[in-house]
This record gives sequence, structure tokens and C-alpha cells, in this order.
Amino acid sequence: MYLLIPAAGVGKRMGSDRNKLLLEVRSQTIIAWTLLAAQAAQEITWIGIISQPTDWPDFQSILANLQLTKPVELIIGGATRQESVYNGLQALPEAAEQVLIHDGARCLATPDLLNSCAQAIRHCSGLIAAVPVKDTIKVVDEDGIIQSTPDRRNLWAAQTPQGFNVELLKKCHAEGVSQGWEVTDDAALFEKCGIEVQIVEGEETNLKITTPQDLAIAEFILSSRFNS
Ligand SMILES: Nc1ccn([C@@H]2O[C@H](COP(=O)(O)OP(=O)(O)OP(=O)(O)O)[C@@H](O)[C@H]2O)c(=O)n1
Ligand SMILES: C[C@](O)(CO)[C@H](O)COP(=O)(O)O
Repeated sequence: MYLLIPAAGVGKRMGSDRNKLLLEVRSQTIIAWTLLAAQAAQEITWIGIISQPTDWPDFQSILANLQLTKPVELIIGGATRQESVYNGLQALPEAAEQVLIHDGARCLATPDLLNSCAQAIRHCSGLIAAVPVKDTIKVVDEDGIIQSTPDRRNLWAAQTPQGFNVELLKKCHAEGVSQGWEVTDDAALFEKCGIEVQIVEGEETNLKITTPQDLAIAEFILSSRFNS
């Protein structure tokens, strides 16, 4: 299975002065943890890291240290995640019929989750890992006034990996460009094009490292995994 890793962000919400994926948790960079999970997932056979060329010297040195046994390519990232994935899709080898897209910032996803998404995408057009929402969610207007309370039984928090048929995803991205759609994940493009996306049960620990608090939580989760 082909895996694209969007890794071209800047980490504004982290407040870091460089790509947050180069920050360390338990003596490894965030991107290194993500790559180690991809390496351990036997279903993954090719990895494309979508990233800004200014980060390539750092990424190349991380790759040299990790000595992955799978082919890895660096692909030039865009100004948004959506643009980065678009670039990644153009850079996929021609043989790629399905693809998994997994945020570099979700460094706690397990190899099992990557494997199960890779297996499942062979039997549907689109899927995402997601977990049922635990909180009561409020829809709030600009004045801070609650407008509604959606039924929690229908709410799932989207994660990655997200898996797609490559030809369909390329078409949806092209439609997104021509219609000026701005979305935060690839499933949203499928939804806007009216194509079904399946949920695969994700992992509570598969958080996206977004703020400094997430670094502390990741440290805790990795410590409990590797100390036991
Ligand atoms: N132009 C971009 C922006 C984001 N990403 C990637 O998309 C994933 C999810 O994005 P997010 O967590 O929002 O990362 P940042 O954009 O770096 O963070 P922020 O929004 O706080 O600036 C990350 O792995 C990030 O590197 C990307 O490939 N290209
Ligand atoms: C794709 C994603 O990780 C699903 O939760 C997320 O949408 C990435 O973008 P975000 O803007 O950081 O939420």
C-alpha cells in the first residue's frame, strides 16, 4: 500500500519557530515516530513524505538515522494541507490504485491501525479512521450563543489514516480546486462530491500533535507503551 504523509506544515498552534514535526518526544522527532509506525506496518510498501524543501536537510538526516527498509520519496508540500495532498497525489507512482494518507503529526497511530486501514481500502472507495465523540458538542454563533446540540450518537472525530481510491481522490481534489473548496481533510472532498466514505474505528491515543499540551500527552503515551 502506498502511504502519503503530509508533513509540510509550520505548526502555528504549537508556537514553535520551525516545523513542529522536528520537535522531539522521548528522544525521537515526531516525524520519526510516524515513520517508525509506517515501517512496522507490513501492509505499507511505499512512503511519500510531503514536506517543504527547507526542511529536507533535517528530514534526510532523520531518514539516514532510521534506515527504513521501504522506498521513501520527498515530495514538495503546498501552502495548505489540501495543496500538500494534491501535490502528493501527482507524485504517486503510476501503479498506485489505492492510497493511505496519514498526517505526520499523528505520530501515535499504531502499525495495527495502518494495517487495518490498508486492508479495508481494498474493499471500498474511501475510508477514514475516527472515534466516537465523548463530549456533548454545542454549535455556537459568533456571539457565543448556543444554537443547537447535535445528537452525539451521530458524531465521530476524524483522524488519519484516511484511505482512498487514487483515481477518485485525484478527481475530487481537481473538483476542489475548480470550485475553490477549502477543507481540512480529504474525506470532506469525497463528501462534497457525493461519494461514500466508510468509518474505521480509530484509536483514542491517535491524537494529532497540535499544541504544547499534546507533546506532554504524547510523551506519557509513548512512555507507557515502551516501558511496559
Ligand atoms: N501546508 C501544509 C499544512 C499542514 N500539513 C500537514 O498536515 C498535517 C495536519 O496539519 P496541522 O496539524 O494543522 O499542522 P500544521 O499546519 O503544521 O499546524 P498549524 O495548523 O497549527 O499551523 C500535519 O502533519 C502537517 O505537517 C501539510 O502537509 N502542508
Ligand atoms: C486530517 C485531520 O487530521 C483529521 O482530524 C485534520 O483535519 C487535519 O487538519 P487540522 O486543521 O489540523 O484539523
